[in-house]
Amino acid sequence: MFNGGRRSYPILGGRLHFVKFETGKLNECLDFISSKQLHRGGVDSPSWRSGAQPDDIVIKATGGGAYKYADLFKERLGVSLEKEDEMDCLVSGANFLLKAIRHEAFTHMDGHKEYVQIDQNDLFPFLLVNVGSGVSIIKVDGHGKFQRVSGTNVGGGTYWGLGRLMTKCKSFDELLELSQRGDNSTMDMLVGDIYGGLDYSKIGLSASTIASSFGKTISENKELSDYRPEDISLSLLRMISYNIGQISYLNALRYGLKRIFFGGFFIRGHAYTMDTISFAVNFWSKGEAQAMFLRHEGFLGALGAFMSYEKHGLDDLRVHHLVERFPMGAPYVGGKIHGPPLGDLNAKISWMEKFVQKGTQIIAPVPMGVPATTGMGGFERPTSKGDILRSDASAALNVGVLHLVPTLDVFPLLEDPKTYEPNTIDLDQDEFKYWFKVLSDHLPDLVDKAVASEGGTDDATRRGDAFAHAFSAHLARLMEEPAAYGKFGLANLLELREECLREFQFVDAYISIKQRENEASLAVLPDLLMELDTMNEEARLLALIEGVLAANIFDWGSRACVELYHKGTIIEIYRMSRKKMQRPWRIDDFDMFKKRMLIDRKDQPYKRALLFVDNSGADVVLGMLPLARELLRHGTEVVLVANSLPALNDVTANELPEIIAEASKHCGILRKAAEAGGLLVDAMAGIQDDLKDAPESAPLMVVENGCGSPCIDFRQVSSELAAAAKDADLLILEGMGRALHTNLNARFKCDALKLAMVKNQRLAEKLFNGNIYDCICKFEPVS
Ligand SMILES: Nc1ncnc2c1ncn2[C@@H]1O[C@H](COP(=O)(O)OP(=O)(O)O)[C@@H](O)[C@H]1O
Ligand SMILES: CC(C)(COP(=O)(O)O)[C@@H](O)C(=O)NCCC(=O)O
Ligand SMILES: [Mn+2]
Repeated sequence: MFNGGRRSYPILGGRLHFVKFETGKLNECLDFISSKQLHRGGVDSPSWRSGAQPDDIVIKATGGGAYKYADLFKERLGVSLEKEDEMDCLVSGANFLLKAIRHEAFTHMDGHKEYVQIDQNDLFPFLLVNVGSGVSIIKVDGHGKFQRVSGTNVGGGTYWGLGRLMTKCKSFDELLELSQRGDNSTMDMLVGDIYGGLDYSKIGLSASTIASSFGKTISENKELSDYRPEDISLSLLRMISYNIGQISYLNALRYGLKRIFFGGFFIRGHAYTMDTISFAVNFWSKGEAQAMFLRHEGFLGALGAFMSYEKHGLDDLRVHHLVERFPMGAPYVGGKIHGPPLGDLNAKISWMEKFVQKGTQIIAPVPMGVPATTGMGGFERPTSKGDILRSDASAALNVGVLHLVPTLDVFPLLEDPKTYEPNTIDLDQDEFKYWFKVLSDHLPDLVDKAVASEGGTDDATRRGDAFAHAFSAHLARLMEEPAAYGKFGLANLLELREECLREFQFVDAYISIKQRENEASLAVLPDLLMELDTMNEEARLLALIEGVLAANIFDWGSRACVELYHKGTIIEIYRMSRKKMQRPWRIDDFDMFKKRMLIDRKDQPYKRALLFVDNSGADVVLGMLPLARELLRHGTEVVLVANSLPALNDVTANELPEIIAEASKHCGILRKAAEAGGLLVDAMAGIQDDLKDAPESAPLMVVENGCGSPCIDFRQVSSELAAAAKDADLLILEGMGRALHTNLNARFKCDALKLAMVKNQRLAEKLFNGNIYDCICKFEPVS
């Protein structure tokens, strides 16, 4: 996946797609598998192309269907189903999810979803409650260690069965939807009904507590048809959910367990169902136990069956190896096709066009859930309810495609990876609204650039429009439910935009802008270096830091900055930006940094510095390269860390060697260092070496970071970067994305310098009580 960098890794990972079909639509499922040749590794696999397919395809499966439909699979696809024990699969699927996915588990109370960070070392034991037709209650003690401790025959089947008989509903969703408009006090006997409207406070029961489900119907001389189906459905739902909640809690109590995870098709991501179960667990445990739900809850068994293959080594998979993406289209949910087949770009674009023509809003790639809340403060009637419960086919399937990337690692210099949170600001509803507008406003310009970068052809225009609709659909989806894709910060949002561009095959939207700015900056670099060399060490260090901050103004992601670019040439803007530099900066730790560099470490310079570079052009050429040169002068090894994949106008790791080679033509220090770092092998061939007798230089190296985003999440970086970090004792993070939006509060095991110009008024106010174009020079030495 990250082979856009200088070096390419053998890609041993893969992707997990999550697709769901109802049993009743099994034929569609078989068609789907067959059309994509999924049982043979997909239509793109070498064996399919060469026609050399094995006869005996074996696929792991679990559940009753693995027995019931084995013959059908053999007949239709030539596939033998290898049956795995259902309970084993359920547990190993849950263990895998809880171990390997960061934002898998969440609580759901009063319509509010909150992701729970699970400590890997403190996962077991827990209670797993699978609510299907009936209910299984399993105590899980470890991998492969579990026991079915209890269960109840009053489960999802009971709700659906009784509900169908009593309300004449034709579908489960209809029944559930009815419950949201119901009032259970017309059916249920409440404590208040018994005590003349009063609480039974002595034993802690409020007047609205259900004393007896359906109990009120005894004393009234009414027929079933006299009751509203809405009320019947709600009373039933509560009766069954509370019962499940209570039995689960009692079992948790029995084994001293605090965490209860609920799964099974009864829940299916419905907000209302989750609220009801959570309320019950909370009520019966008096807040001691917590009901939790899993984002991939419908796939526990399938994942468990997949895990039972021995050859893939998935046991060693960790959170940092998995990246979740939300591509447009793809989902075949509930037997209905929601979007084009996986990975088929043309079908995807046509699908988008169809929606645009119809004037219909595209349903975001991930079908929507219900933003409803029950508002349950007691066993009262819900106060706030979602007015729509989407059809079965678009039930909340809040999952994307899981990319398994074994080459990713946790950045070893993070002070505490467990408490590290990359995003500086929380994207709450208000904040999201702001960024929604910023990103929406920026979209037309981005599409223009993207289309132009692909030659402005009709095909590119078509892809550009599809990209715009896809990204808008994502934004709309997140606006409706900010937690839809897991815990989502600004960094994720900015990365989603880049991913979306890649999905529509825009390789590098800013390519020509980057090239133009690189050339213009390289042309003035010799003069800048000469000017710097006339200064004393102290003045030079200040000029270098000023230079980095000033050049960070070249940011094509900032609306304010882009407007500036119409007002002058690159060099004019750079000069203007430098001239405006006025200390003290909004955060100004320069003196501390200077002391560390020139006094404390005079005789013992930093051994290795990692410079996380940001934008192309002046930013890297006139800002970061001269700073790197200064460190090299002090004898420090310098590693320039750049993106693996393009994002806005950020420089990428595979663009850097050429830029360095060009800069080296005018600078002996850079040239020697780049040679020592193995960067100039090809680029400098044929150039006469006038530096043969110069002393050995510390090396200048380039490393890709494993990302394709304007921000960086240090929990998932390339293993190459993780290896380079082992000997580093100085980190320099540059730019708004890497040093402000993310990592402003990150703590590292070595000295860290964070440099950025704040190019957004709201962010300046929010973070620093400051103004747009303020500069940040934050130095955090380790003592
Ligand atoms: N669209 C649906 N149609 C039928 N039942 C549904 C639907 N959505 C959710 N359910 C609930 O899911 C239950 C079945 O869950 P499932 O996990 O498939 O159980 P099992 O494998 O034990 O039959 C049903 O009894 C019902 O409560
Ligand atoms: C995407 C960015 C973080 C890139 O900034 P950089 O890291 O290059 O300094 C930044 O351009 C940004 O936050 N832009 C959106 C805000 C705006 O238009 O004001
Ligand atoms: Mn940038």
